[in-house]
Amino acid sequence: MGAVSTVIDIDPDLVLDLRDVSLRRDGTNLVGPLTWQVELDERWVVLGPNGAGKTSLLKIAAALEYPSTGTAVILGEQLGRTEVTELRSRLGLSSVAVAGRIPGDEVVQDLVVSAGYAVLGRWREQYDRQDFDRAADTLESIGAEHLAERTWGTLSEGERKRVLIARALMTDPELLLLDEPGAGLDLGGREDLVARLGDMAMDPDAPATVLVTHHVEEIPPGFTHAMLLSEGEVTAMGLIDDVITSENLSRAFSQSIVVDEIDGRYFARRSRRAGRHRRA
Ligand SMILES: Nc1ncnc2c1ncn2[C@@H]1O[C@H](COP(=O)(O)OP(=O)(O)OP(=O)(O)O)[C@@H](O)[C@H]1O
Repeated sequence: MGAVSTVIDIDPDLVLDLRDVSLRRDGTNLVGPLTWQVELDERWVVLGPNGAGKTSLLKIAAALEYPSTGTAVILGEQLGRTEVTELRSRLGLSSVAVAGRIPGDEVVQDLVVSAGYAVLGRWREQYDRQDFDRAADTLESIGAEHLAERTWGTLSEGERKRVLIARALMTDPELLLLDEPGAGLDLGGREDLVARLGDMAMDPDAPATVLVTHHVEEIPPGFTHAMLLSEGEVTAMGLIDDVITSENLSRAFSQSIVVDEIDGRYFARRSRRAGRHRRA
């Protein structure tokens, strides 16, 4: 457990308030130190190359890791000074780490309904009709209602991603954390997911959202803010149009990248003119 220290002022408008936060392992900073604040109505994308520290940052935001330095306030609760189990129940997390622990014979509707109890496997708890109705609603909201009776082991990659998002939404979270929800999807699956996440982004009742990705094409329309990470450090952060630019992406990915914006979506490619981009 990291050095969690001073009591700080809590701002009720912030779902995430990270100050000088870092995660260190074996004497190396995996991410940070960085300062990052997310407001209630914001939808953030965290983008960066492999190994940039995106998942490490998300682990702190999901209250799965304590920061090694700095202070982390999540939904008004300061890590190290709060009961994390209760805090985690207020967060919705969809990640490969969750997927890896799901047994192949788990039935989808049971997997979703059990999210309220933060367990995998319906048999451990009792649920009522309302729980299953809510599970059906969350599956429907992400276009996966037809999968309710299927077992996890029989689902395609794209179907699994949707079911995991439905599970993350089941508890009506105040903060939704999506770690690479588009990874492994084919073009149709990605476009469908992006459209559905775009609809959620536009919904004022939807929770504050942080989406981690490698690809600008996976940023849903309606996302408001972005952070670029490279080698554990923030290279750009702020309003999405100011951050997702050719210059900033070139710096973050150490290549000459050209990015276009079309109808609220971003598309990136390597510039034909230049070779490797020189970092400042
Ligand atoms: N427990 C650990 N101990 C040591 N190093 C680690 C540990 N976990 C992650 N790392 C390293 O920290 C760096 C950041 O990892 P992280 O998974 O946060 O990056 P990422 O941006 O999510 O990467 P990717 O896009 O490849 O998933 C990587 O170099 C990784 O090898």
